[in-house]
Amino acid sequence: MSTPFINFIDLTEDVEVENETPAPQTNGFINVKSLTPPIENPEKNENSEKSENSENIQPENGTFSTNLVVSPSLPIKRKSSEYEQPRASPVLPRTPTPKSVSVVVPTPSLSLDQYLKVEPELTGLSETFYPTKSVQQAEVSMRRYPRQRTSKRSFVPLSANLGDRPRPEPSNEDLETIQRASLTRGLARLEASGTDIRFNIDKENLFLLAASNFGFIQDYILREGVERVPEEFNAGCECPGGVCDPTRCNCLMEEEHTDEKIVPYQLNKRALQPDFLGRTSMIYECNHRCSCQARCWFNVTQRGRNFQPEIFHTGNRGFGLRSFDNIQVGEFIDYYLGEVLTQEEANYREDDQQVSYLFSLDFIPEQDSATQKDYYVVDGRKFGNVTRFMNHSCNPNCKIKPVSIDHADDHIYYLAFFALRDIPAGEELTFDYNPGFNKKEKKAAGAVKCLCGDAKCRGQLWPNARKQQNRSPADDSA
Ligand SMILES: C[S@@+](CC[C@H](N)C(=O)[O-])C[C@H]1O[C@@H](n2cnc3c(N)ncnc32)[C@H](O)[C@@H]1O
Repeated sequence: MSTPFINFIDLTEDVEVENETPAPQTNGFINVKSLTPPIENPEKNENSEKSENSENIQPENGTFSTNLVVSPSLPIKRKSSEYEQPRASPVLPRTPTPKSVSVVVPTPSLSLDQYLKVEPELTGLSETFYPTKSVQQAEVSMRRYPRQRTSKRSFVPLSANLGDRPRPEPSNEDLETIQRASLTRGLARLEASGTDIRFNIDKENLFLLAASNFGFIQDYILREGVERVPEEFNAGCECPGGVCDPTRCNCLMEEEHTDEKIVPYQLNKRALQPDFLGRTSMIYECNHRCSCQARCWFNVTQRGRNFQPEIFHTGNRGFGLRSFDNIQVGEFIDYYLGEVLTQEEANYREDDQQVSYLFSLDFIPEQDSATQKDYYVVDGRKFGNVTRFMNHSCNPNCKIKPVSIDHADDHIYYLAFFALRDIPAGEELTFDYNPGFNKKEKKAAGAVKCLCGDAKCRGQLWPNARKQQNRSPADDSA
């Protein structure tokens, strides 16, 4: 409902109005007029005040000059003389008809009065009865939202009364048709995006199962609670001439005890330095804020992979990844992509996953234990790229390395795979899921059995999933 406007007209100018009792208007504008004659001389005017409320007052020529316009709901603006006590008036000649008039302030009608006293309307969305914001904020702070959203629909009872009618179960043929349609759509999207990925689908039904619930992505998907460092905190180098100088580029880290720059890549080879493969350091690449931009030879992973990948079925370890081309030692394979989650959400998802696709982003350069606990996790189960199909081997041919592009962001960086040795076309690409494995460790109860088949196989993939590694002694004694 709109608030009625109240016009307060300026009183300094005389305005001619019709000779009729001013009435409140009902179109939302309320003009209530107090009429006094034009002041010809002070005496005359005084006379007019004395005749206030006189019923005999008639306009002479049908027009009055308005000196005052007031609102019924606002304090009436009167001349100070109007508040004076009536004085004993001398007898005045009645001709000509005096031009004085009384102040006419019409009382608003009952209906208008109600209209003016409008209470704020209460609706079903009123914060008084449904405090949405506070409830939602509380739920988010209690981390309830993600759980509720991911609840299994099939476990939620139907509220509709279906009577005794049995719910039709989809047949295997129906499911296969749905999966096939989904896979066909997914592959068509991939093809349209110009991908070079090949699928060796000899176990078509299994592949349908895996691929129908998976989407290929080009970059991380950040989920609730995950934030990048704001753009303004990131910086680039200012190497002159468009190509970085490895002795001076600001993007490169320095060795701990010397001023020497750590150069991760071989010049013009798009491959890691052989000695860098054995290091645990983060790789810092140039980025779009650097003066060198795309031509820089430090931008290796950002230019993408250099071979044609194939997803195939391994037989005993689900799907795996291999290459149609030979790969050289140090060559970039691809990033491990997926949804980036908070640890809490990752723990929750891990309970739900039999096969793990979770990867912690816990390579924090500064060894501050407080910061180390505060890391994100990448989940490649539903969204990812070809590396999501890479299996574990106790004698792997690839290695994962952290790559930083936004240097100010210690928490969101890329996990990049590089070839540990020359890999001939067709050989499965693998990496060690648990590189920190201590050979003296006993096989953990519940550990996933390793089927890599290597002569030096350790017998297990990882102790028992990612969460186990984060357990405190207190958890174990509980
Ligand atoms: C990141 S996925 C790899 C792709 C997976 N094979 C698929 O079909 O989607 C990791 C899972 O693959 C299986 N896996 C990988 N390497 C394995 C190995 N050496 N032995 C047994 N299972 C393995 C495990 O089930 C593990 O949880």
